[in-house]
Amino acid sequence: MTETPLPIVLVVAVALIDVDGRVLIAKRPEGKKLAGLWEFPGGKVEPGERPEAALIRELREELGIEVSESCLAPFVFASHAYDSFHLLMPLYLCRRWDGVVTAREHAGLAWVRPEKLSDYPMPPADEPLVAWLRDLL
Ligand SMILES: Nc1nc2c([nH]c(=O)n2[C@H]2C[C@H](O)[C@@H](COP(=O)(O)OP(=O)(O)OP(=O)(O)O)O2)c(=O)[nH]1
Ligand SMILES: [Mg+2]
Repeated sequence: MTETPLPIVLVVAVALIDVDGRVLIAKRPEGKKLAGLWEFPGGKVEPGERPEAALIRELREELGIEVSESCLAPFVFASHAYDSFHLLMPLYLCRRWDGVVTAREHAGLAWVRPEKLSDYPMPPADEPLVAWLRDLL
C-alpha cells in the first residue's frame, strides 16, 4: 500500500532562555490551529526565505524583539505527521536579544523552568523537544 504523501511544512521555532535558565513558551490564540496550546515562538518559512531570517522576522512580529543571527544556535528538530501536513521544525536556542518580550500575536507568555514544561499542554510535535531541553538545561 502506498501512503498519500503529505506536504512538508518548514516551521522555525526558538527556545529563548533567560539568565535563570527559564524557557519562553507562548499560548496559541483562539481561531488558529492548535489554539490554546503552548508553543515555542516562531512560524512558517516563506518561499525563498532563509530559515534564520524567517525566525528573526517571526520574533520581531510575534514578540517585538530583535535577535541577531549569530545568537541563534541550532539545537534539535521535530519531524511530525499531522493529518494534513508533515511538520519539519528546527528548534534554535537563543540567550540574547534586544527589547522586551511582548505577546503581540499570542494569548499569553510564560517563562518556565524546563522541568515544569510538562505542566503546559503543547502540540504533539513538541514533546520530544521538551525532553531534549530538560536534558540540556
Ligand atoms: N511556532 C510553532 N509552531 C508549532 C509548534 N509546534 C507545532 O506543532 N507547530 C505547528 C503549528 C502550526 O501548524 C505551525 C506553525 O504555524 P504558525 O501558526 O506559528 O505559523 P505563523 O507564525 O507563520 O502564522 P501564520 O501567519 O501562518 O498564521 O507549526 C511550536 O512549538 N511552535
Ligand atoms: Mg507563529
